[in-house]
Amino acid sequence: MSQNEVVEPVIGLIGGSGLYDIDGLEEKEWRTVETPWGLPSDQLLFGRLEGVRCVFLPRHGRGHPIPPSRLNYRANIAAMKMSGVTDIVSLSAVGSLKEELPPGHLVIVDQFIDRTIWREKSFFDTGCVAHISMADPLCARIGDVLEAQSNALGLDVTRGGTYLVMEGPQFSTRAESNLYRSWGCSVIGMTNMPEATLAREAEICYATVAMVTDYDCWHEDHDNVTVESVVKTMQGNSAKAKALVKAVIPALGQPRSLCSAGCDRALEYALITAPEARDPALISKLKVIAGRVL
Ligand SMILES: CSC[C@H]1O[C@H](OP(=O)(O)O)[C@H](O)[C@@H]1O
Ligand SMILES: Nc1ncnc2[nH]cnc12
Repeated sequence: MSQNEVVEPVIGLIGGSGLYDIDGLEEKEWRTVETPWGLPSDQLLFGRLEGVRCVFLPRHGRGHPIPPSRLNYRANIAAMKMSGVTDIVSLSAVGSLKEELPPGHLVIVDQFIDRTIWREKSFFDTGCVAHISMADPLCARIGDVLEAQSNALGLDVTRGGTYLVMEGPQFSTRAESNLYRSWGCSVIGMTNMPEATLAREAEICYATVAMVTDYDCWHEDHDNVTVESVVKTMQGNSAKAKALVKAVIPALGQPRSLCSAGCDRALEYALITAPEARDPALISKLKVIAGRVL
């Protein structure tokens, strides 16, 4: 990879609860992509928006059959990588943990606290060990574009905030919700980890637009979160999310140099297993996501 390299971005969109399709794509085609880690949540929707190549994946599958703990996060990210995706925008429904982030508000997340316990969190394993940096887990370059486009559209948006990732599928107890508030978290959801970690391992830039749908269960003046309230708020907000996607894709899709945040070089110094100690079967799987450094 040279500093003068020109990247022709391919934009990946991962749609969460309430976002199972993307409007306005041209040359649309749903295609099955099989990965060394199995099948992703659904077929991927390939298309172009203002000439920019995009790939959309409904995170839970069309019709929402897959719960957060059963998502094949590795297959979802590997399918994006195998489709040439360079930049992912994750669109996620979240609960608010702060008074000043009401339903309808957008948060461009910049940190995670990962409380998930049941998920496969790495492409790497015995036979090829890698330790990437997650100090800044989201791509600030994409964050800048999301912030600028949200402001241009007049959306209520906050730049920065910590997303607490819980295992689910049950919503939090009130004690948990208050604990996460005391930690200073901004929003709560169930899906963005290990999605973000795996994108970083695959050297794909990744950023999240968290769409606030409820006040979880801590707010005395608001009802406790239910699926009904999440879906209702998302229906009211899907036009905003779609307008943002339409603005962000052409802005992100222009030819550019390497990522200024360095996400596309995340594996540069991450591998520790000596070549002679590597497992050939694992290496052959890893080629699709880490071929650049293997
Ligand atoms: C339907 S409410 C809970 C559900 O919504 C969020 O999903 P996503 O991040 O895919 O929008 C949350 O994380 C839960 O999976
Ligand atoms: N309150 C909440 N907790 C977890 N995930 C959510 N997704 C939307 N609202 C949520």
